[in-house]
Amino acid sequence: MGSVVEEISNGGGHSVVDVESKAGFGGGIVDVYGEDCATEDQVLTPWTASVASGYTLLRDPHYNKGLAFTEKERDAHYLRGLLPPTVLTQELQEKKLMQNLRQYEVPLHRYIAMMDLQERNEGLFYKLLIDNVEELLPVVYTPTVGEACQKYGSIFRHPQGLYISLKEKGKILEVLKNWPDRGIQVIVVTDGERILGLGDLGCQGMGIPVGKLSLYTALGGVPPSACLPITIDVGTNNEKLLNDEFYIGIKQRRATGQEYAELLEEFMTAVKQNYGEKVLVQVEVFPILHFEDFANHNAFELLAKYSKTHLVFNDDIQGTASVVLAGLIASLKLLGGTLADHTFLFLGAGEAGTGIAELIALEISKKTGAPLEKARKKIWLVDSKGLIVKSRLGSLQHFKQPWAHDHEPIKELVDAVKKPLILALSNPTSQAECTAEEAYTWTKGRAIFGSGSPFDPVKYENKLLVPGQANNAYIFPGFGLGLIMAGAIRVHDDMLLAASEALATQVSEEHYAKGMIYPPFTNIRKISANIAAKVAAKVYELGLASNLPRPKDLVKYAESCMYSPRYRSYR
Ligand SMILES: O=C([O-])CC(=O)C(=O)O
Ligand SMILES: [Mg+2]
Repeated sequence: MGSVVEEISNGGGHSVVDVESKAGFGGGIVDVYGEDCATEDQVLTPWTASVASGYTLLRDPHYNKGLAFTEKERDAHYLRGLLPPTVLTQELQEKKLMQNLRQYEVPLHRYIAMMDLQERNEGLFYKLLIDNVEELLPVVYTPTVGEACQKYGSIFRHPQGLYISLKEKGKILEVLKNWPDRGIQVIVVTDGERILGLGDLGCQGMGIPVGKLSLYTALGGVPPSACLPITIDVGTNNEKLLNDEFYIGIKQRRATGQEYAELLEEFMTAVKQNYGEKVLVQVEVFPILHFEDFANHNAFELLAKYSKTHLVFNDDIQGTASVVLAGLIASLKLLGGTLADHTFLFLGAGEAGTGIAELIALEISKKTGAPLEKARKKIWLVDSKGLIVKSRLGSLQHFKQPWAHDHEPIKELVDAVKKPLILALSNPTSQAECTAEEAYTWTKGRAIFGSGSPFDPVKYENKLLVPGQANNAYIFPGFGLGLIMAGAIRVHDDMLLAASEALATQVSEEHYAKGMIYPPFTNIRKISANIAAKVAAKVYELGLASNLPRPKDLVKYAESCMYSPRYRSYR
């Protein structure tokens, strides 16, 4: 990539992308419908665009405002009589919906109500989510989204996202062209094999890309029309689903090996063909391909393979690593010392465990100048067969091998546990390694605790201890915004380090006093703007940016790019 990168970073003079007016937001893709590049053998979808009015306007979630259409708009857009006479403000609509939501006692009912709102009135859905983020995150995201995926078939109402199954083999490019929005900036894709800590949910994993993308918009400000959720359905090995009459996916056991690899390859190629945009002779930009909840045996391989040719990001490996590293950097204020002074022990050596370990080692190596190999020695991993040590090397999967150290005295590990920073990261709440209360009780209130799904504050001996939510949601929305702002052409680990450091600096003295190592989600849009700015700065520094010239104030620029859910006036 070297020479290409050089050309972009040093070529400010002959840049073809005007960052202030375009920056990847709101257009800029010239051949919107792919007509220019369509050839005899390449099919094209005959799209038409027309002005929505009347009944159609009310049924279009992107433009619908429900009772908030003004008198003037009702006249101009043939809405008279289609709505009851009252006109409500968006604020009043929000108040009403929050009251309704709070009446549902079953979390899944809240989830369904939120999904219905998203399908009915997108602006209002995002207004609710942004203004009530702490309350609604557990509804549209972990833990409730886990249950929603388990029951996705029976609660299915409106199709969301794009389904690419083995039936579409050979036709994936055509399927991509069926999606109505053209200016896609982020694709979240899953194959449903490892949904949170719940295992193989096959095609019903769709709830995850849908949920993650709603956070890209609400937390990171990426416009909803730039987001595309995709589920790749290669079957499922979940017997319960295979025998479920309401299962929405193809009823066969998972395709593996060459059949799987070929479908993925076709998909990755089609994404480039459909969304690739040449910005310089040798440089092509395309959407972020965010991989989510693939099983270990595919996740590492896909990331390694496609990170050379696509803008790929694996949230379970890289996003988790970045959010945990941020928590560790912040916790040094409470624990003392530098990262290199500590020994780390992780229970679990899958995508999260090894991803985190690698990023910590990288940060230690950068900060101390020690070789990566040496930095890795500070980190120990435990998998289902026990501590990962040299003597097990022959039977270890390749992604665990860098962590097979000579077995050192057990005492050191115990030391590591004595200063208890406890991160119970598995999702949803039912899969957490321990609860906040257990962590505080076992350690007599000394633990600094963080978890993947949220826990309520705990009162321990008259002190209110606030558990942190060590969830990727702190990182991926801002990280994605940063990549988009800069028009990044590849993801680099240094961008993850930049995101971790940016998040850690958002923890204030007031938070530390409560034992918090993550800032509250209430300020997440400001936090995301800061993360985006630091990530974008790194993209420019590494010469991996295609949006040139670089805006001067990246935080301001990030804020100015962010989607706002307020209603627009229609003429
Ligand atoms: O979705 C979440 O809350 C975090 C995550 O990526 C996972 O647990 O797989
Ligand atoms: Mg995940």
